[in-house]
Amino acid sequence: MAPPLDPRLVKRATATRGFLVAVVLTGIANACCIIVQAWLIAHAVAGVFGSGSTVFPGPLPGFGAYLAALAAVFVVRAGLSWLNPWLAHRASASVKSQLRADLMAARLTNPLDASTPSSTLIHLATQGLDALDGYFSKYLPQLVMAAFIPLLILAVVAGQDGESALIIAVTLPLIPLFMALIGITTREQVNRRLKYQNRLANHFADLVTGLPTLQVFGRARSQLKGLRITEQRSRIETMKTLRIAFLSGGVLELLATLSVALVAVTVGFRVVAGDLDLTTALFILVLAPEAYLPVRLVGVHFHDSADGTAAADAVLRIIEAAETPQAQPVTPPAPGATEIVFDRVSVRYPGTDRASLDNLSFTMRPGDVLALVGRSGAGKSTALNVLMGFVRPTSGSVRVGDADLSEVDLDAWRRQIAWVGQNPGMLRGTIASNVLLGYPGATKAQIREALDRAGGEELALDRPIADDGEGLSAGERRRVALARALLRIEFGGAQLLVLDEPTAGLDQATEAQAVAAVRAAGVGVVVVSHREALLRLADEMVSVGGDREQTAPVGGNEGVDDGTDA
Ligand SMILES: Nc1ncnc2c1ncn2[C@@H]1O[C@H](COP(=O)(O)OP(=O)(O)OP(=O)(O)O)[C@@H](O)[C@H]1O
Repeated sequence: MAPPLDPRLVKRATATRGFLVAVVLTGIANACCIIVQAWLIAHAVAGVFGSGSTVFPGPLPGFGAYLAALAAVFVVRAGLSWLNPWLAHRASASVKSQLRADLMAARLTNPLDASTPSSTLIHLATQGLDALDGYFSKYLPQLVMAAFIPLLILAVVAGQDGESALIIAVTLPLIPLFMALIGITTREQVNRRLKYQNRLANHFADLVTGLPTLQVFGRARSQLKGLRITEQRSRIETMKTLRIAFLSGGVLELLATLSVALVAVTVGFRVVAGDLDLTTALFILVLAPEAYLPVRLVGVHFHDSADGTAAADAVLRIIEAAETPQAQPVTPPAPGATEIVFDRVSVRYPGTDRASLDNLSFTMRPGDVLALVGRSGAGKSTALNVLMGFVRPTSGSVRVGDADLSEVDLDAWRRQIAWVGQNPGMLRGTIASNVLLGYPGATKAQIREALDRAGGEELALDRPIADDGEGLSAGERRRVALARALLRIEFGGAQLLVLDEPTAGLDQATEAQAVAAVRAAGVGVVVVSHREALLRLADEMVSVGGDREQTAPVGGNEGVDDGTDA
């Protein structure tokens, strides 16, 4: 079972520490208020019945004075009840934003990590972490109060009546014991529920992405059945969790009620027998339930927080997995002035039993245009991902100058690279804002010029782009991505252009423009393409997968003179 307070959360989310100190202080203040409140109630009631007091003996003030003091205690308790959630929500907001930032940073270091699907990541970063609100605003403050209030009350009761203190001391630990037993069952159930919720999110995301395909093949409606099954499974697991929550709440409530009844019955008999005065008995009777309440509420709020802690646990695992300790990252050499050597590089993706890239070796001289060719699935894109440090070779090595790529500061290495991927990523905004990603300081004129060079003269800068590039054709996306890369080379200081099928889907005239722009970029280029126009630029061709027969250009431009110098 996970500890009530995850040490990784305290270590990583600094806001947690200040919050814990504040919660401890308010917890102690609350405990003092409860004791004073019980003392005032006991004296006020006993005063009405004219009983003498052995609790804090002294002259009894009037009933009105007790009421005024009680009102003051209520005001202080109300203030504390307001302060706690206020502090909790501030801490929770800060912890969530820190975890989200760390999660994104973890994904950025390894954007191709297939172990966490993007829809799971989205669920964790949004609703998943939002569930931490319950943890911070309810569970954690209650946990701290449960640690202080019962002990303080026990000490005060022990000072008044040893017998009652003994009953409380024996019965009180039963509640955390039962809670621990319930917690073990709940933790497994909550993780199972999170798993099914993630599965539902992934299923839904897949369906939405593949909807046009499913529609064309007439399979859209039949998918509803699968979705219904996943949704039903998620609902069943949610109901199971709720059932455990209600049942465990009932068990703890019963235990606390029986314990208080035990104290009340013994105290009552002793008052009747004259062994205990009324004020002391009332004082103990008012205090006893308050000793059990905080511990019992921990059990209740545990269920409110369980979803949040399960999500935080999943997020922390992803963050920690991405933190591969790199002793002292070496400053990478400038790719424009150094050789890049692939030495028998092989890659086997986790969970697969065959190499996706097998024994690739080549040496690229600075400033060269190197083309990677080979059949589909031979591992060309994988080789580019290795070059950019997104994928680590399973065997073999990549050397950049005197350094091994695995030892260099990858952020610094990537800052020197401009990239056009096979499916270039686009963000919601405009064409201009997407080109600007290449060099955020570029002016409108510079963006326009880069787009024109990339063959996108007709693309208006202020044309809106929806989520994930919706609204742009595949060819338009590639031209926007190429313009972005050109801007990065010209103004951002990138010295290596990495291209993965940048001209696929372009007509001959537009392709010729894009090819001319690549040639004019004046930096080293590593290109994956099946298109003759681009391959003609190459100083060297490297066959990936060893299948030379398939390396001949297969695009729509075979034999076509695209107007570029070979
Ligand atoms: N994240 C991944 N996990 C598991 N296997 C993968 C992953 N990415 C790629 N592969 C597999 O690795 C092999 C090489 O893929 P890669 O994309 O590098 O090929 P490619 O030569 O670029 O193909 P294409 O010309 O069709 O784009 C393929 O069989 C692919 O299915």
